[in-house]
Amino acid sequence: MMWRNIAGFSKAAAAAARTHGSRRYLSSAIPGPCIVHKRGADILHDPWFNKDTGFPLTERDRLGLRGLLPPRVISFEQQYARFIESFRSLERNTQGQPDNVVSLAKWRILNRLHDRNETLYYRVLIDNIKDFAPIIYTPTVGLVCQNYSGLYRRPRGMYFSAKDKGEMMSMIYNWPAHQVDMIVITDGSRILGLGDLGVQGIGIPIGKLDMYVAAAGINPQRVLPIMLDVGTNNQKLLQNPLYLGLRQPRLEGEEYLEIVDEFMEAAFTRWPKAVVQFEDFQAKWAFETLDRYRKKFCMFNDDVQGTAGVALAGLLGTVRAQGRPLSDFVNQKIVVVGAGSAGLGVTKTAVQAVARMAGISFAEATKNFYLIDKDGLVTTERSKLDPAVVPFAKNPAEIREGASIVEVVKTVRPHVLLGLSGVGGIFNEEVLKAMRESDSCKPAIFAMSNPTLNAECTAADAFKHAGENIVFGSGSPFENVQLENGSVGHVNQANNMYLFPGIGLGTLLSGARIVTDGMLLAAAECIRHITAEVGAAVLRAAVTDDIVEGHGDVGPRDLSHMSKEETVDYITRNMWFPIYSPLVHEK
Ligand SMILES: NC(=O)c1ccc[n+]([C@@H]2O[C@H](COP(=O)([O-])OP(=O)(O)OC[C@H]3O[C@@H](n4cnc5c(N)ncnc54)[C@H](O)[C@@H]3O)[C@@H](O)[C@H]2O)c1
Ligand SMILES: O=C(O)C[C@H](O)C(=O)O
Ligand SMILES: [Mg+2]
Repeated sequence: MMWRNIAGFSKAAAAAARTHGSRRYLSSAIPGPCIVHKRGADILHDPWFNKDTGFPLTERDRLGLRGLLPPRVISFEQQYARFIESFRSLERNTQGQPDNVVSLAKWRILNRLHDRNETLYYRVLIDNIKDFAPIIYTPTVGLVCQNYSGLYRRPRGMYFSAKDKGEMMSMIYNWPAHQVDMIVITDGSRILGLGDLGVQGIGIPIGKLDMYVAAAGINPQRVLPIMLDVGTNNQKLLQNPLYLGLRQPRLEGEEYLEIVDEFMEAAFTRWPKAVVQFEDFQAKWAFETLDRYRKKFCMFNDDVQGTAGVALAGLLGTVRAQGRPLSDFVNQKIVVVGAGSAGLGVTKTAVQAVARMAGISFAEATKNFYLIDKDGLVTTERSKLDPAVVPFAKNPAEIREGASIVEVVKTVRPHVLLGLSGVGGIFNEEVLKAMRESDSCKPAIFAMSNPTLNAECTAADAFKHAGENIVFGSGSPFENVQLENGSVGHVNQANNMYLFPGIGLGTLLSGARIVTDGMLLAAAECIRHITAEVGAAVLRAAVTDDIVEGHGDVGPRDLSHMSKEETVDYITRNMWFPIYSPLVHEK
């Protein structure tokens, strides 16, 4: 099986190499010679260039490696097979141990490869993405962040702390890569549903960028995970002697914004064409920074905007699953539990879609939406209403202020119950049973909070209590459920990982100055296709919005004259693919 895979990849690589040979466009993904400015042992210690025992003898001579490695040359295929075998043997040896122990052991073995040989790492990741995504991404990445100070061995990415104020413009030049395309940044203040994890949140940008490389073919030498350490309010971390971040409370207000401003200026001064993804910022800063930077820099917030696209795609898919025309979306009653960065982003985008489809105003389109936060249903009666939720606040005459989830479900009989609350198990038996009375023939339950323990309900409970005919989606992966009627209850993964790689890729290759709503909408509308198609849709929307400046030697005119097929082709040919390139030394 694996060998078939490898053979398939070799063929794909050969085909890619042939295509790249005749390419008209960019240089970033050419699997031709790679210039390296190091020699000898320095190369072996650099995961970007290291091939371990895979260095051919001629290359060992050229790069001063002769004698630094055992004499036998091991092929890429053999290295690959050896890694997979050690992974499988780890699986066998940890059988019966607690899930957390097994997950962390799997993460460690992958992380060691990541730190040693990125080409091999990304190949095994791409080849086995279904098995490995839950380890390097959600849910295990959450566990990794919780234990990061203890797991830490080698640095990855860059750390900018409150103590670096005034230094960032020079610090950014410490990063060894001349070009950076994608940056994912967090301040660690809301890591998945796990709260404030301070500097330990760096695991999230690392995991997200792994998905960029694996799914969007971004060159791993051009990605940069960033931790903005402005302190933490997590008392347990502050008291932990091994905690690796600043031991001070989080900066607030202007002091906080000055740090983010300085980083953004520094990053875009060095890499004016980079795309910056904001990730896992607490809601107030997620919205504030999006507002502050979206017209000035090429950036987006994945939790607000990426999640909205994925959820919208899920909501539209639900209408299709009901066997109804898409236009019926405007009649769906949707209860959203969680009014934070993700819940509000989803609600706003879905309301916009209804307004567009029905040709009505935004305010009119909010009629079928019900927003619930930690204090229950949001109505106009609430004192101190957050301005961001005002448009969705219901009239208390319809349902009382602060009504519980079960009350709202029983009264509204919604078509969709969507959770982005971060509270595990909040869709309890009573709530799920109430969904049986939904007005839909196929009610949808989306438990989108991460990681697994924070999901609003499990897949098994959803099918058991809400009925076997539901549509189920979750942010973290669950196994499909064997139903009593003999069929299978399918689990759809509703996670922004299906969208952000395409948004970043299309934005990058269009050279767009900013990320527009049109580009985000285009991404949401073609989520069923592969990332290259998402990237192409985003790029074409950037052309429509007339904001492209081109990328490398492809100018804005070239981009605007490409047909849809040519755009997909252009995107595909610019996706990095992990094969060993001949290394050529240059001083
Ligand atoms: N699946 C995905 O792609 C995806 C994307 C983004 C966020 N998420 C998940 O969504 C969750 C929330 O993220 P966020 O950024 O919006 O967080 P947030 O802190 O900004 O918002 C959380 C919201 O949940 C509400 N809430 C808290 N307790 C509640 C309760 N008992 N009942 C009802 N509402 C309650 C809060 O009032 C707040 O409005 C996290 O678990 C995150 O992992 C998933
Ligand atoms: O990271 C994820 O798995 C999705 C999302 O960005 C989240 O914050 O939960
Ligand atoms: Mg996130």
